[in-house]
Amino acid sequence: MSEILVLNSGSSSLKFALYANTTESTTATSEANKDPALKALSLTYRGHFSGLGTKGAAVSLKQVAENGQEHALDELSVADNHEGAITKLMAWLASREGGGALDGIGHRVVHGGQRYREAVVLSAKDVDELETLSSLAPLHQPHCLAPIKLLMARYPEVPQVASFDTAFHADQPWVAKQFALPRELTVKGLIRYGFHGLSYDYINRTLPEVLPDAAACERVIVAHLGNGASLCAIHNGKSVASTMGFTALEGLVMGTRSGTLDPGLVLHLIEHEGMSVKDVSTLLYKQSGLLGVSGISSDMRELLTSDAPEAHEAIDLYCYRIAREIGSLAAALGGVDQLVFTAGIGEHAARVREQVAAQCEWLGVQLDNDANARNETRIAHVDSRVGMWVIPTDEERVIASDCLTQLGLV
Ligand SMILES: Nc1ncnc2c1ncn2[C@@H]1O[C@H](COP(=O)(O)OP(=O)(O)O)[C@@H](O)[C@H]1O
Ligand SMILES: CC(=O)OP(=O)(O)O
Ligand SMILES: [Mg+2]
Repeated sequence: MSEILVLNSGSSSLKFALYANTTESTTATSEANKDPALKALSLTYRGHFSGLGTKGAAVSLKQVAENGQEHALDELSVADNHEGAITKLMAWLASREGGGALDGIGHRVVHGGQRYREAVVLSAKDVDELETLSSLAPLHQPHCLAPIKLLMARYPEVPQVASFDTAFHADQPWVAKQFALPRELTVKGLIRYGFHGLSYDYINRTLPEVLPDAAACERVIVAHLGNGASLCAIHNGKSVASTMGFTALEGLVMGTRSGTLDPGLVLHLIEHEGMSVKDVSTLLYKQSGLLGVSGISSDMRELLTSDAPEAHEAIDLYCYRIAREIGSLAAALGGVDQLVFTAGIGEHAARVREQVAAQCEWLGVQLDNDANARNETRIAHVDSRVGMWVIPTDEERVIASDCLTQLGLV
C-alpha cells in the first residue's frame, strides 16, 4: 500500500494530510467507481500549522480512523515559520512506527501561469519556471515553492507533484479570460486565470453525490469563502467564469485583500498619495478587505461577534459584493440551478449565507433559515427554484488524487 503526503501552504499556514492509497482494496466497490482517484485515498492523519511568523502560532494534529473518527495527538510542537514547520513535520513522519517511506508528495501551487494546465511531476526546472510567477501571487507562491525546494533537496528519491489552483479554469472560454487590453499584452499572458481551482474541482466532483437524482446541475455557482474568496461558474462540469483574474486580488472582498477596484484608483494612489508600487501592493494585499474596512480584524468570526458598526459595515460590503458577483456569474451561465457555499466562511457563517441569499432572491434563491442556521448540507427552502448547499471543501484530497494519477498509482 502506498502513502502520499500532501502540503497545502498558505501565507501564514501549512496544512498537511497523509493518505494511504487503498486502490487494490476499493476498486471493486461501486463507491470507488464514482471517482476512483478520490475514493482510493484513505485519510490517516491531518494537521495544520497556523499563524506562522506571528505571535499566534499554533499547531494541530489528528489521527483519522477508518470510520472517519478523529483523535487529537500532541506529537507536534508549534513552529515559528514555514521551514520550521516542515522540519518538524518530516521528523514526525520519520518517527512513526512503520512510517517514513513516502511514495509521493503532493503540493498546492497557486499560480501555474499559461504553461501548467494540469498537475505535473516536478523537476528543478519546473520550480524555476514557477518561481517567475511569484510576483503574481506574492502571498502564496513563495510559500508553496519553499517547501518543494526544501523537500527536493532532503528527499531527492521521493517524487513531488504540483497541483495548480489555476488548472481547473484553464479551458474557460477565451472571452472569459480576456482583458480589454492591447493584443501585444494579451499574448504575453496578461489574461484572467482564476484561482481556488482545487477547491472547485473537489466541489464539482462531489456535488453529484449530494444532489437528488433528478436535480438540474447544468449551471452551478460555487462560492469559496475562506481567507481568500472567489466565485466560480461551472457549466456542465467545466469552469466558464471566475471572479479572480490575473492575480488572486481581483473580485470579492477578502480577509486582507481589496478585491476589485477601479484601476484609476491605483494610479491616483501613486500619483497623488505618494505611494510606491510596494506600498500599494502592501495596501491591497495585506491591509484592505475585511481588515481595512472594519479596522478590527480580517477574521470573520471576530467581526460576527463584534458590536462595532465598522464590523457590520465590513460584513455588509462583503455580502453585497458576493451577491453582485453571483448576478454576474448567473449572466455568464444564463441562469443558475445550484448555489454551493464552501471554505471557512462559506461552511460556517450562517449570517453571511443568509445576507447573500436575501440579495439573490430575484434569481429564485430561497433559503431554509433553520437548516441554514444549523449549517446543514441542504439549505434551500423546499420552494426554492435554485438548490443551495453547504459542502466542506477538501483541497488536500484533490492534490492527493492528482498525485496518485501523475505517479501512475491508480
Ligand atoms: N465558525 C466560523 N464562523 C464564521 N467564520 C469562520 C468560522 N470558522 C472559520 N471562519 C472563517 O473562515 C476564514 C478562514 O477560512 P479558511 O478556508 O480556513 O481559509 P484559508 O484556507 O484560506 O486559510 C476566516 O475568516 C475565519 O474567520
Ligand atoms: C488563491 C487564494 O486566494 O487562496 P487562499 O484563499 O488560500 O488565500
Ligand atoms: Mg484556503
